[in-house]
Amino acid sequence: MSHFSIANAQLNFVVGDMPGNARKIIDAAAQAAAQGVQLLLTPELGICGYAAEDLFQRPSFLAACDAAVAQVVQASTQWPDLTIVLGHPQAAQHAAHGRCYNAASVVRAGQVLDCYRKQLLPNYREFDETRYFVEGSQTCVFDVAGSRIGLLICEDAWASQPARAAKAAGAQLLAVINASPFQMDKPGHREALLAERCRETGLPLVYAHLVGGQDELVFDGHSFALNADGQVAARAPGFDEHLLSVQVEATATGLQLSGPVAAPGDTNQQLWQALVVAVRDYLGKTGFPGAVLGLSGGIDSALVLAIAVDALGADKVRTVMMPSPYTADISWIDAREMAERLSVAYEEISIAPQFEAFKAALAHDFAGRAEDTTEENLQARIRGTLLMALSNKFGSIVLTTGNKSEMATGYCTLYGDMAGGFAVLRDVPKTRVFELARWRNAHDPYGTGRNPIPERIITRPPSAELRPDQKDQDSLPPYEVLDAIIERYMEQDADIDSIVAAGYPRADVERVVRLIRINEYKRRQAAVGPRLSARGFGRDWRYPITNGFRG
Ligand SMILES: Nc1ncnc2c1ncn2[C@@H]1O[C@H](COP(=O)(O)OP(=O)(O)OC[C@H]2O[C@@H]([n+]3cccc(C(=O)O)c3)[C@H](O)[C@@H]2O)[C@@H](O)[C@H]1O
Ligand SMILES: Nc1ncnc2c1ncn2[C@@H]1O[C@H](COP(=O)(O)OP(=O)(O)OP(=O)(O)O)[C@@H](O)[C@H]1O
Ligand SMILES: NC(=O)CC[C@H](N)C(=O)O
Repeated sequence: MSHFSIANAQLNFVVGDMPGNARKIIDAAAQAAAQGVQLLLTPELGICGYAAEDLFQRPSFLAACDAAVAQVVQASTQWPDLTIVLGHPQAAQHAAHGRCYNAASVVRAGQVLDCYRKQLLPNYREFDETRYFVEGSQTCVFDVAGSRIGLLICEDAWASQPARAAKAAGAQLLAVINASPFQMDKPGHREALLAERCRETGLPLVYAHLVGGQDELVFDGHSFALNADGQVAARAPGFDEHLLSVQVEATATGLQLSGPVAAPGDTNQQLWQALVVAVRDYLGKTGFPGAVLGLSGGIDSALVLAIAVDALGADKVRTVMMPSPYTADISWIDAREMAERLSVAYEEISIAPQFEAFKAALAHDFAGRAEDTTEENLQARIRGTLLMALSNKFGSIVLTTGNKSEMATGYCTLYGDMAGGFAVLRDVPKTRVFELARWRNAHDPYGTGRNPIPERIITRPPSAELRPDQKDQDSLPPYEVLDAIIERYMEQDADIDSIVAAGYPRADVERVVRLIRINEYKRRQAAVGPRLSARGFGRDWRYPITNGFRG
């Protein structure tokens, strides 16, 4: 016997667009009501979007959030049988430093029936919640169609106590609203962790999640429902808006959930989708009409181009090949071939005249000095200047192509190849760049065609082509070694001795750790880009530039 049904609204909000976000929730409510649903769950802080940062400290921002909540409460009079849970900030009178509550209101038929305040505030890694919020202390259990629903907000469900308290207060089902940023393999980890809550409490659980890109954060969706034994009862697809319908039946042993179960996709598919959503939402939400990038015939710009086309469509992406005297013929051939395969605009602008002009201007000062990285960087800066000019004239954003291995070691030129607005591969190590290129050639997740990347771009040795016969591996350890050291030092906080003990040459480890330390200043000046790993060089990496620590 079907008892009642829940709609889990996986929505993509715009931070700070309270009227638009309220409208999205109202539209989802209309759709849920039309399907005869009794309970609609929407994501954490949906009214303002997640990671509103210091906006939370502005009284006028909180007032605008209150007005948007009132908009939803008013609209709810249309569907008197539908209970809506919506997340929003709520002013906390007398709280120090302008902090507020991270709250969720339970709304039905024009009334706010209850208001829950998040009890556990994450303040690690990318989270800053104690900067903005005051902890709540009360359990919230409300009634839907005669069943008792215990409400929790995201981090609350990562520990045992709040769920246990909800059960003790009579909850028969846990409803968790969330904003849990994506990182590699997190969707599976999240389900496993929430399944523990089910087994601990003996209760089924519905997990309503956010989707979309917000600056460096990506939210993957993958909302789900679990039965009391922790088994998946329903799952939404990832990386897109979706209304997941969950049926609730009363049985002798408690409430039993069921619904459609979407496959979550493998690691590379999830990473690809996360990169695509990050690019699409950064441009879409900040209002850029398209993107421009330097196409070198190398693997990094090739991968960024394939991501950009999947995210924006070929007609929104423009490529420029800017050969110098050191550019190999195969670089031209492969760049042209790739642009043709993807049907994107492609042009060639030689940088030889500008390079000669800069060298002539500096000839007097540089007399008697050998050519070195100065001249290499000049080429990168000429390209950066040309791309930024195209951006200024046509409004497209410049996508930078540097990967995580380069961001770690400073193997990139300030105001050169670092010039641009969104650093797509900023958290993708070079070894993963190769893996994703091969994965994308074999798969076509957005219907833009298989094999976008010519094979030779993947197989030739990477080179910055800034001097004759240059290869990346002349100045860096092999990428497998480099990336493993970066991951251990940077993502896992391992020290030099333990990385050496794990089998890496001491000289390489010391060199890479030193490069990571001395290049902090470059990362502070780099464009923002999506976080995909356990730790990216962004909100979750706050190292001093002036730093005497050598450990
Ligand atoms: N602590 C600090 N705080 C603030 N600024 C600091 C600084 N230390 C140096 N600087 C400044 O930074 C300058 C050095 O930085 P920068 O001008 O970027 O140049 P730099 O790091 O010396 O050279 C760029 C390196 O990246 C390689 N590269 C470039 C382009 C593309 C690729 C690729 O394969 O993708 C590789 C290139 O081969 C070279 O090894 C110094 O001259 C100084 O002005
Ligand atoms: N000849 C070129 N024409 C257009 N853009 C270029 C050219 N050379 C370099 N760039 C731009 O500068 C970025 C850094 O290029 P570089 O060749 O120095 O190193 P890379 O990290 O190996 O990148 P890639 O694998 O894309 O070549 C490129 O990804 C590209 O956007
Ligand atoms: N918004 C939150 O409370 C998120 C914290 C949680 N641990 C997560 O990453 O899912």
